[in-house]
Parts: sequence; structure tokens; C-alpha cells
Amino acid sequence: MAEAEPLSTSTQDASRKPVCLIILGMAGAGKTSFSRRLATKIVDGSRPYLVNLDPACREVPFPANIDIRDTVNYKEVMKQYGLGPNGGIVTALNLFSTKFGQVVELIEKAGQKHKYCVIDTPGQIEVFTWSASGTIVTETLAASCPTVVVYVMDTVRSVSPVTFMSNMLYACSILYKTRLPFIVVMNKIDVVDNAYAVEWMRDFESFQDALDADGDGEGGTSYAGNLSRSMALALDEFYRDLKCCGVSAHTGQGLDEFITLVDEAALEYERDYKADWLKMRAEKMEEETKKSEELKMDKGTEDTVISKSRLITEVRGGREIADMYLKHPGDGSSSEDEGTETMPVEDDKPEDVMMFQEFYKKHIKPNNSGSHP
Ligand SMILES: Nc1nc2c(ncn2[C@@H]2O[C@H](COP(=O)(O)OP(=O)(O)OP(=O)(O)O)[C@@H](O)[C@H]2O)c(=O)[nH]1
Repeated sequence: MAEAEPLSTSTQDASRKPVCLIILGMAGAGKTSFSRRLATKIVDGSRPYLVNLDPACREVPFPANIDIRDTVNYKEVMKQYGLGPNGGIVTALNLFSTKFGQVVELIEKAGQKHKYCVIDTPGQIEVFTWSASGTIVTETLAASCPTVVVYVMDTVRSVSPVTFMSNMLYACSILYKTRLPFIVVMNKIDVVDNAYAVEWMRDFESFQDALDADGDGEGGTSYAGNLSRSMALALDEFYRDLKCCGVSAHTGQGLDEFITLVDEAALEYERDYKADWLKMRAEKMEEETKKSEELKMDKGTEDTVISKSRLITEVRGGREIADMYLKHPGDGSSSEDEGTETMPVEDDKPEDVMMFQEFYKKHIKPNNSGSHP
């Protein structure tokens, strides 16, 4: 395997980009606490550049350089568009992602002073991982900076083998979706040592034993237990090259090992992933250019060509497309209205019926062929 160039450590290097760490994990796993802990870590003379992407958090417990809450008021979004909390978070993130190109420019510049950029994401993992905005954010970052996905797992809750398996399946799905270097951070080791989790990953038998021993819990021979058993086999490949370490966001234990893994992952990005990302980006751009050219060719004259900018920014009635996008399907109707369909008003006035019958007699032949007289 080709040796990768080590990353420059000079703080004066204008072309150096920071290593971006996207912090993901299930609600309460400790993403924000871990980000706060990283915020205090000085590496090569600098602390990380910090980005908060959680629009709904009451306060950010670290000095964020970029905070989504400065751009999008999540409560206002909920109020204006009649959304619930989760709809508000998704919409706020969607709005922010339209500006993410500018955010990346700031992050790129930050590379001159900061070696790492830590990006904390919303509490509900699916809001980021399975949303269009999450994909835009991840792809925009990965196309310009070394990017690593950091999956924070709650080591205390994962002592249940079924919960552990749920975490691993989630982590695996994110790894294959993002196709980026990946680190599993087993958090809260000040409460429970993560050795059990490492053993379950390395030794299939020990995980099976844990499931058997969990007979009274969700494991044993229950449906979830059996599913976990078969999944453990499927995940063998995933575990093989997985980078993982135990940390405590509270005490700072394990942070040095984590930084070592991050540096390895950044080299891996340069060596194994960057070329793919650049290729993917070039292909996407080529495809877009081809599509817009095809559209022009298909439509021919200027009159019939749909203006692309008009399509993107405006819809019928002159409303901004963002307004339409933000409009919640439930807006303007109470919950009691759900499921009732408005029937078109029928306008069968007697004079209209007579007119129609006269028209019918005049124009339609008795054999109902529909041909004109
Ligand atoms: N003992 C211990 N508790 C921790 C640690 N990290 C986080 N916690 C606690 O776990 C809880 C959740 O931590 P957060 O940092 O808010 O977790 P999160 O994943 O950001 O949560 P959401 O964004 O709200 O989903 C808090 O009560 C933290 O104090 C740790 O390393 N050790």
C-alpha cells in the first residue's frame, strides 16, 4: 500500500485544511459533552475550530465559531410554518444547508490556524444521517477537507447486547452511506469500561454468550436476541477494520488515543477516499452540465426553454420556493380535517344541462363515433 504524505503541522501553511470531525450518535450518547471536551484539547498549538449544527439546543457548552442558531431561529421556523419540534429541526437544517458552501469556505480558511474542526450535530441522529441536508453538509465538507465520521456510543447503555447491536447496525449503515473514514467512540468509560464491547467485536463467541446470558432481558431466544445473533455474523467484516476507542467526555480519559486515531483516519482520507470524492464530485458536475444542455436541446426555441433560475427561486404566484418548501402539509387545517377530501363543486344548472344536450345532438352522430359533422 502506498505511503501517504503526513499532514503538515505548520500553523502558517495557507493551503492546509482542517480535519473535519462530524460527531454523530444516538440521543444522549454524549456528542455535545464530547465536543466540549475536544474544544479544550490543544494539538499543535491550537484548539479545534467549532461548529454547532444543533438548532434546538438551549445553550452550546463550548465557544462555537459557527453556530446554526445565529442564522436560523428554530422556534420562529416552527411558529411560522406550523411545525412540531422535529419538523422545525429538519427545516432549520435544510435552510442552513443551502448556505453550507459559505460555511465550508470559513472552515477551509480556519485550517491556517486550527488543525481540527469539530462539528456537533442534532440530538436525533436521523435528522442528520437520513436527511437531504445531512447529505449536503457531509458531501460538501468531504469534497473540500479531510473528513472523518465520529460515531459516539453510550458504553453504559450498550452493556445490553441487543442495544450494543442496534448501535453497531446504525454505525455500519452510516459508514456505508457516507463512505468516509470512521471512528467509533465508546463514551462514558468513567462509569463502565468499554473492554466488554471490544471483546464482543473481536470475538463472536463471547457476544453469543452475552446474548445467552441475557435471557431475562431482550437477548436470549427472543426475536431481538436471534436477530442480534445473525447480525453479529454479518457485521464481522465491518468490525475487522473498524477504528474504535474508549473515552470519557467527563474526565478526558482516552482523548490522546482518539486524536491518534483521527490522524490515522485523516491520512486514510488522503490516501483512499479523496480521489473517490473528487471523482464523484466531477461526475456530478458533468452530469448536471449534460442535463442542462439536454434540456436546452430538447426545448429548442427560447420561448419554450424553461428558465432554470426561475424554476429554482420562484414558483407560481411569485412566492419564493423556500416558502413552498417550508409549508407544512398540515398547515391551515385542523387535525379534525384529516382524511376528509374536498369534492369539486358540481355546477349542474338546468340551462347548462340543456345547452350541453343541444351541443350533443348537433355534433355527435347516433353511433357515438365522436366524429365531427
Ligand atoms: N458519566 C458520564 N456521563 C456523560 C459523559 N458524557 C456525557 N455524559 C452525560 O450524558 C448525558 C447526555 O450528554 P450530552 O452530551 O448532552 O449527549 P448528546 O448526545 O449531545 O445529547 P443530545 O444532543 O441531547 O442527544 C448528560 O447527562 C451528560 O452529562 C461521560 O463521559 N461520562
